[in-house]
Amino acid sequence: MWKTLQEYAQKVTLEHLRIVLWTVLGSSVLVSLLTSVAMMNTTLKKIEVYNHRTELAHQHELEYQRKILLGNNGKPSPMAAKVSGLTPSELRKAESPTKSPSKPPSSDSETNSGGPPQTSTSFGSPASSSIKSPGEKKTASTGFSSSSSSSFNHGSSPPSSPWSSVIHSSSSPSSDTDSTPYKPPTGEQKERRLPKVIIVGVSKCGTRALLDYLALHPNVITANKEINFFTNVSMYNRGPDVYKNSMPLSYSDQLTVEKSPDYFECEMCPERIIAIDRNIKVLLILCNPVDRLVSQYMQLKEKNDQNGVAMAGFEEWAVDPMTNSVRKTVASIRTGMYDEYMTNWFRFFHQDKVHVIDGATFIKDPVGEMRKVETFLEIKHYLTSEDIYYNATKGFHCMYSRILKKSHCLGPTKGRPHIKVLPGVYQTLQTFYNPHNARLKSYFNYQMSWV
Ligand SMILES: Nc1ncnc2c1ncn2[C@@H]1O[C@H](COP(=O)(O)OS(=O)(=O)O)[C@@H](OP(=O)(O)O)[C@H]1O
Repeated sequence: MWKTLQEYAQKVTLEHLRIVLWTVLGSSVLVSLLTSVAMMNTTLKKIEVYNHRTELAHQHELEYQRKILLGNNGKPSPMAAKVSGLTPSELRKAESPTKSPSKPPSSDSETNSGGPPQTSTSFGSPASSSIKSPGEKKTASTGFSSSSSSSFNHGSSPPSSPWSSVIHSSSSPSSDTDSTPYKPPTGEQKERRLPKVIIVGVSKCGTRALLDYLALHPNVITANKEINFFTNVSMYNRGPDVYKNSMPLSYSDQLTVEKSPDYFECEMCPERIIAIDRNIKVLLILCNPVDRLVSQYMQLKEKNDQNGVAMAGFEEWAVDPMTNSVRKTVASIRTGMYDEYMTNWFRFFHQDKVHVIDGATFIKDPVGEMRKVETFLEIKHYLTSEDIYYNATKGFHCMYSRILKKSHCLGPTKGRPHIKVLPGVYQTLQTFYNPHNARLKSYFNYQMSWV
């Protein structure tokens, strides 16, 4: 009996063990199966998300390439293939999904009441001031007034100028110069129009001279003040009519031009500008960023001196003497990193809508550079050395208005004497800007004389 019981207990234990073993085995198989299924699910989900992201990234990339590489006319630019490495068919592919319809013709209205011959709005009124940043003065006198500016006589001889040879190199008007006096379109009245051209920067590189030279052209009307519509949030939010109403009166065959150099560094500006007019043209003048920085420093220093505020010397202001590193946090220093801002502009503007001027060449040969600007703006070749002539007293070119028969130089805040920067600090700054300068050529194909 005892033996039978023992045998039974053994059997039960063995059986029990077998069941337990099978259960454990079965459960682990089940658990691993479930884990595998769960893992597969996660992997599938990850693949799905990745695919979605890749697709989005691809779409974004295509859109980006379309914006940077294709103009408003949708044609691939010569730069396009170079920068993108895309084949022509890929470029067309990039173009197709979001190509927008072309803008209807300008709605410039013409009325029948006649009007006086046009003179530039830059004439006769001094430019107003606009504050760029704390402590920084931004004034310009562009008036053809009876003040000191008109005391520069047209035709002052430039015997001592090192630039004499260059200055007169473009003085003889070429055969395609059309100097016929301006006649407004018959029966038309002047009205305010949105700008067709904006000088977007760079500050301290000659933007005022560029605007005022343009104002000498009969087919150009300039807004004398820096409007800053696209950087002024409250103004911008009130809509384009506010912008238009800030513009001077013009005839329909005249281009309205405004200059606001603060646009250059404003991230939202390119997009905002083309949202107002996708055919708008942009002028950008670039100069050696170190020289630009010195010019900006001179302006700041003058302002601070006037307010009795002491300012560090240029060297210390620009470069940390302890580490010999350039003070990248100074906004004026970042302004000279042109390539970074230009990348943003070319996300929205095709290169054929942007004309870049070499600031150094512009100082030496403004007539030659203005001729290129006229070509870019598709206005007649009008400006000659009669309109823009070198003035030895000023040390810069001045202007003669054929209409007003008056001469005018930019005011004392333009063409200030510069301090002599310590060569080591100048070199440190130059080295800092070198890679940025090099990208002007390698990214955008602009060869500047100062690079
Ligand atoms: N014709 C003429 N007259 C005077 N100055 C001339 C001229 N052409 C170019 N420049 C250069 O323009 C520099 C001022 O640049 P901006 O007009 O862009 O300055 S601002 O941003 O509007 O304050 C100015 O810089 P500074 O010399 O430091 O004053 C000049 O280098």
